[in-house]
Amino acid sequence: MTSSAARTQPTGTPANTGEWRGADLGSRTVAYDERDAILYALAVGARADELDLVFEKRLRVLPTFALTLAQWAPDELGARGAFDPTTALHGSQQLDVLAPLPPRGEVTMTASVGEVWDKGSAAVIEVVVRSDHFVATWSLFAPGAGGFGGDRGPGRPPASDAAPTISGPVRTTENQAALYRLTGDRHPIHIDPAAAARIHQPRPILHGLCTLGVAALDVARLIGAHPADLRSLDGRFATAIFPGDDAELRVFGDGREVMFDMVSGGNPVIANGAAGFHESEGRN
Ligand SMILES: C/C=C/C(=O)SCCNC(=O)CCNC(=O)[C@H](O)C(C)(C)COP(=O)(O)OP(=O)(O)OC[C@H]1O[C@@H](n2cnc3c(N)ncnc32)[C@H](O)[C@@H]1OP(=O)(O)O
Repeated sequence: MTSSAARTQPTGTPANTGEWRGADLGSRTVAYDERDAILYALAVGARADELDLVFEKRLRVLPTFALTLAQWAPDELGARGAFDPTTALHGSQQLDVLAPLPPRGEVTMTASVGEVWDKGSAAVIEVVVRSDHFVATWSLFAPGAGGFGGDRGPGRPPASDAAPTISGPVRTTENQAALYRLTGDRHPIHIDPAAAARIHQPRPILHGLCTLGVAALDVARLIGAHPADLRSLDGRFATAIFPGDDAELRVFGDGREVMFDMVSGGNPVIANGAAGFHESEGRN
């Protein structure tokens, strides 16, 4: 994967986190090929027998791969000093798919800061990335960056107490974060025990986007949709999960628009999940 930037230089460092609202993060063109898309699919749990996810001659690119192409945007905001990248956590993620990603190509994206919510002891900062293929919104939870007198924003939506329509086990692997980081997110909390300790975790944690990618793939498997037919995805990272942990994925609803959550060791890992799929174009 290669990228070229057309950066917008910041016009000065905002005095508080709230003043980052609406900031332009510039644009970037990222080129990728089949190898990048296959590595991503393997890193979120695609099997060797799912040929249209892992074999270049039949490849359909997982739509969540877009999130690796757009990772530069939250990284850029951290590099500009809006939050402390050593303590911030990925709070939630949305993805709206506008067009399928080809097996290889270039995607040009623009990014900006969306809402910035003041949670008192923390700030929640949105980063919105737009392209012809997708719109992706990061929600970053930044401890210590709140208290600037801003709006608190929406509260946490209630968890459903309904019984799932269908559920199934999720098996992460010990090597999953080590593999996933090769798709582009090299944040040390996912590999370095010392960096994990700085965010009060006993060992490196799985990337939120890896967990969400695993969930999207497994929701598709559970409801019989093709994972490459994903058209919308949303989820809140409620508790960290460690590589190798097992979890349960619970799906609520019928058809191609469902709600879901993921639970591990009695803790919510992904809460308030939602996924929508197109009617399947079928396997290649
Ligand atoms: C660079 C890192 C990349 C990664 O991939 S990190 C790995 C993936 N992410 C995680 O593992 C994070 C897991 N989640 C957590 O650890 C916790 O969960 C949080 C630290 C994010 C928050 O927990 P707590 O500090 O106990 O805060 P609270 O009391 O739950 O919430 C305080 C306010 O913040 C809002 N909030 C909490 N989580 C989120 C979120 N995920 N997205 C948006 N807002 C959030 C709530 O609603 C509430 O606000 P209201 O009082 O107004 O209701």
